Amino acid sequence: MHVFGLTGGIASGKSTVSRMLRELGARVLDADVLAREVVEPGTPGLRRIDERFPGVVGPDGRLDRVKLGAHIFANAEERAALNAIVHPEIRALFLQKLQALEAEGVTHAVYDVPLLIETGLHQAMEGVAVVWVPREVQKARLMTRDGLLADQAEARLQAQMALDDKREHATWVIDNSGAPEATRPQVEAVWRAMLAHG
Ligand SMILES: CC(C)(COP(=O)(O)OP(=O)(O)OC[C@H]1O[C@@H](n2cnc3c(N)ncnc32)[C@H](O)[C@@H]1O)[C@@H](O)C(=O)NCCC(=O)NCCS
Ligand SMILES: Nc1ncnc2c1ncn2[C@@H]1O[C@H](COP(=O)(O)OP(=O)(O)OP(=O)(O)O)[C@@H](O)[C@H]1O
Repeated sequence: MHVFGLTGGIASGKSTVSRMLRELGARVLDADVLAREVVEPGTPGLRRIDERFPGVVGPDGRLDRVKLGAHIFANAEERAALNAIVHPEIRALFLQKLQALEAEGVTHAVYDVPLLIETGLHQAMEGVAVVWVPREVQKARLMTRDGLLADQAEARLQAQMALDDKREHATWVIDNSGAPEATRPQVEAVWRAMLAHG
């Protein structure tokens, strides 16, 4: 199995690029989706979060994502504590999903992970595509998409490695600062390059 990383920053356009890759026939695993699965009601992940962050599990037994987000994006130590709980669970689920793809006969897969480089996981990938936009564009798209104030958007940006630094680790840089029509041919070229492996 050839596994490639797809990363970027918050609101840089990973989901947009991942949709384009899927349209081209790529099988894409999404770490944000896995991150939700490992904190479903009744999971060990949610139980440990409940113990470490009292008050973030609502009366319905579900994680209050807004509350936990407000807490951890504002505090690096608390964020590290959450990461220590959920990241190993996400990693295990990823390997499980990868095995399932392999059993289906899939030969090339893409793993979409916002924190691919921060966690060092990029080193395990055969190649890494970084979805890049200038910081001002990233912040503006984040504020618009999530209805955030400038300060809130800034806190989220500060919680991640800058895209200008991430691109240093890229095998392929996808510049998503223009219109989606300008991004699509870049995505096609990257998928072709991925398929050329093996
Ligand atoms: C804190 C939580 C509950 C907030 O949930 P919310 O629905 O508001 O955001 P969502 O999960 O959709 O994430 C949005 C974006 O925030 C960024 N982000 C999420 N978690 C983190 C983190 N621990 N550190 C830095 N950035 C993060 C990513 O760019 C992500 O794409 C949630 O993000 C979470 O459980 N985070 C820990 C898991 C994690 O590290 N996920 C990142 C992918 S591995
Ligand atoms: N080329 C583009 N031109 C204009 N707007 C775009 C473009 N690409 C993405 N957007 C918009 O920017 C926002 C962020 O894009 P997207 O959700 O794909 O980012 P993301 O990197 O997946 O974000 P996150 O990691 O936070 O989920 C969305 O509102 C999307 O519609």
